[in-house]
Amino acid sequence: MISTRELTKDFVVSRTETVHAVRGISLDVAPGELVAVLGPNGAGKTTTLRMLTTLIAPTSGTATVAGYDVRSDPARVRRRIGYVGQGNGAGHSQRVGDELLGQGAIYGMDRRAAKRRTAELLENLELKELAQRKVSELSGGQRRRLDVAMGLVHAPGLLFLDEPSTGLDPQNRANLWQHILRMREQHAMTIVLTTHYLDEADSMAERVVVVDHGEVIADDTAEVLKTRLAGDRIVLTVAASNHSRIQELAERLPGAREFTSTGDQVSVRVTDGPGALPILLGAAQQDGVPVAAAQVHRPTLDDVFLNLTGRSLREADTDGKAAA
Ligand SMILES: Nc1ncnc2c1ncn2[C@@H]1O[C@H](COP(=O)(O)OP(=O)(O)OP(=O)(O)O)[C@@H](O)[C@H]1O
Repeated sequence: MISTRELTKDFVVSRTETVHAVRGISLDVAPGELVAVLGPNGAGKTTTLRMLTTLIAPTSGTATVAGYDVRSDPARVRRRIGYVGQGNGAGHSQRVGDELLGQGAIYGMDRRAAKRRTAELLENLELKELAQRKVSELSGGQRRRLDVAMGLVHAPGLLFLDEPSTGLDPQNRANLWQHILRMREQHAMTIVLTTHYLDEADSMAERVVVVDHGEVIADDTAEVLKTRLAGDRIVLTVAASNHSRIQELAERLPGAREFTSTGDQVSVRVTDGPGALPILLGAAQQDGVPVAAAQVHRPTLDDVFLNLTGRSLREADTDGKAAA
């Protein structure tokens, strides 16, 4: 569905400054996949999406989207994709239903087909009751659902969503996701989205592409990324006087690293937490070291990013700037 090779985008800001926003992204997305592109502010996610949706031209490299080259066949690409950007696409004074019909007309749909599709989207995205409302009167969550509906009017096989749930409260986020996933099931859509929400990428996407400084630094399922690049954390509650002994025992575990000790807790990261815990507890018992409590924590995608870059995704903020 998508195939890019060494895609780059430079923004020439001034005579002395060029922003290397995307630095050679090669990516393949198969039909039906749901891929989340994750990365800190300024990593190049939006720029990549804007190239794939033909809104801006790549500086170099190639990209085929829905069967057509973004550079030589942008109109054909656009007809086959839906794009929901970060800003609101809908006009403020228009009514919700009219806005969707108008969008259908833009895509060259005849009035009957546009009406049918509008009715279906209003129903599916829980906008039916709001069809006569002005766009400016909608709440944030309703507005975002309208944005998604706008991207789906022409029934694209491939949908790009740029931070679909940013700014929504947890309930509206969950609600929007429910709608997106249902639409995807009904229409066998391929979805590529960018998000800041690690939990969202973790639970919704079948594949996570981590981007940093304009490059792909990891690409796999969330589970594989977490197991391969982060590992589990074992936390034991042990008297402070025994921390160094526990550390010695923990260091023998496969993949043991990142030993920390605070208060009455010691923690160590290992490759396989559930497998390593009984070994560690057995060793502690043999040494006569009492353990009051034990936990195994699965890693998060933030742990994956931290392991790859040494920075936390929550704090990382890059700007990709470099001298021309
Ligand atoms: N039109 C532009 N002119 C100059 N620089 C730009 C332009 N658009 C983006 N950039 C820069 O390119 C880099 C990548 O930006 P981009 O918006 O793609 O990042 P992002 O990963 O989507 O970030 P965010 O998560 O904040 O949306 C940033 O340094 C940004 O400032």
